[in-house]
This record gives sequence, structure tokens and C-alpha cells, in this order.
Amino acid sequence: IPPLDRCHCNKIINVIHFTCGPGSGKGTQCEKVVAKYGFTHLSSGDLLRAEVSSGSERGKQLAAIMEKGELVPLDTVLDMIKEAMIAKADTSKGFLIDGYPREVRQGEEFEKKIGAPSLLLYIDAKAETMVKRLMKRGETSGRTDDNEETIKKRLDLYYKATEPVIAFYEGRGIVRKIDSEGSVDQVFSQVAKAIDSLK
Ligand SMILES: Nc1nc2c(ncn2[C@@H]2O[C@H](COP(=O)(O)OP(=O)(O)OP(=O)(O)O)[C@@H](O)[C@H]2O)c(=O)[nH]1
Ligand SMILES: O=c1ccn([C@@H]2O[C@H](COP(=O)(O)OP(=O)(O)O)[C@@H](O)[C@H]2O)c(=O)[nH]1
Ligand SMILES: [Mg+2]
Repeated sequence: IPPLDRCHCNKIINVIHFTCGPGSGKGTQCEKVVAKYGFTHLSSGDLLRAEVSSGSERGKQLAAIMEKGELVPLDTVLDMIKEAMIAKADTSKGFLIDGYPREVRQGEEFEKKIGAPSLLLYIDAKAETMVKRLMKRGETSGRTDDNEETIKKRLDLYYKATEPVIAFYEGRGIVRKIDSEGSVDQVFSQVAKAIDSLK
């Protein structure tokens, strides 16, 4: 398919994966990255939630999986990301892909269909910190998965499926680990340093 190839050759130097645990602060940091660098932010979770809000049949199936804190089929997420990347390929300065890959196979498929990332940002947060932040966010977020039971499942799945992703890319030398325990600005200064090191 031609648009795919376009994606392949154009922007692949600037694909940044943001892979961290739930509630580690990805969404918060991505907003700041967009403000400073003008990258296109694609949040896999937000793309899925948009499909759920559309009320489509596919959205209903996704909602049931997400409410349980499980992972939706990897092709579904990849197709959504690819579509969104193609739509922006001509004008984007780079892509910041948040909450992805969630499992090693997702990363492998991304590379086959789109290309290799140039950086993988990983915010290292303690389980206790993530749970605390998510419970607090749950007071106002309206997200059906911000409840104690689902948070626990999301964390378990993170340690089981997502942490191996970091080891996988560490082998390639593109992982930058960020300590999450400071303030939002302190975390961002580490993120910015990692991105600046790409230039
Ligand atoms: N103290 C502190 N709180 C933060 C920081 N970053 C985010 N938070 C808070 O932690 C909560 C979760 O942050 P998000 O940015 O929504 O986290 P996320 O990683 O996108 O989480 P998911 O959407 O569940 O993947 C929010 O309520 C933020 O206000 C930080 O650097 N320091
Ligand atoms: O590649 C992805 C990204 C997200 N999700 C689903 O979307 C939910 C919310 O993802 P998000 O990144 O917004 O939040 P997190 O779980 O990291 O707090 C997850 O629990 C999964 O059910 C998924 O299945 N595959
Ligand atoms: Mg988020």
C-alpha cells in the first residue's frame, strides 16, 4: 500500500516510543513534549478511547476489554496508529507514540509495518507511586479503568508484558530511563535531555 511506504521513508527517524507503567505520567509529559518540540502525539489509549466514544460495534468490544485492564488485539492498535501517522506524515516533525508498545510482539509488528523507533523513553516509577496517582486521578477522570481492581490488573500486565519491551530495546541502545519521583518539571528536564541527545 503506497501510503505505508510514505510513512516508512519520511519520518521514521523521529519515532519516539513512550513505554511506561500506568499512571507513571506519560500523558502529562507528552503534553510538555508537544509544547516544546511540536511533535505529533499519538496515545494508543486515547485512540482506543475515541473509538469507544464513537459508539461503534468495534468500540463496544474494546470497552469490554479495557474495563478489565486487558490488552486489545495488537492489530487493532497498530492499524489505528498507522492510520493516524499516515494522516500526518507530510507535515509532522516527528511522532511521539505514548503507551506503546505494550508487549514485545507489538513492537516487532510496528517495525515490520511502519519502521524502527529512534528512541524509547521509559519513566521508571514505583508501583506504589503509580497506584497512588491513578487512585487520585480516578476521583475526577471518569475513566472506567481508574478503579482499584482494574489498576491492579493493569500493573500486573505491565510487569508481565510491557517490562520485557524495555529489555528488548535496551539491546539496541535506544532506551532512556527517566526517574519519575520528582516534580513534573524535574521529570520533563530529563525527558528533554533525552530528546535533545537525538540531534
Ligand atoms: N507528583 C507527580 N505527579 C505526576 C507527575 N506526572 C503525572 N502526575 C500525576 O499522575 C497522574 C497520572 O498521570 P498521567 O499523565 O495521566 O499518566 P499516564 O502515564 O498517562 O497514565 P495512563 O493514562 O493511565 O497511561 C495524574 O493525575 C498527574 O497529575 C509527576 O511528575 N509528579
Ligand atoms: O497498545 C495498547 C494501548 C492501550 N490498551 C488498552 O487501553 C487501556 C488504557 O491504556 P492507557 O495507555 O491510556 O493507560 P494505562 O493502562 O497505561 O494507564 C489499557 O489498560 C489497555 O486495555 C491496549 O490494549 N493496547
Ligand atoms: Mg495516559
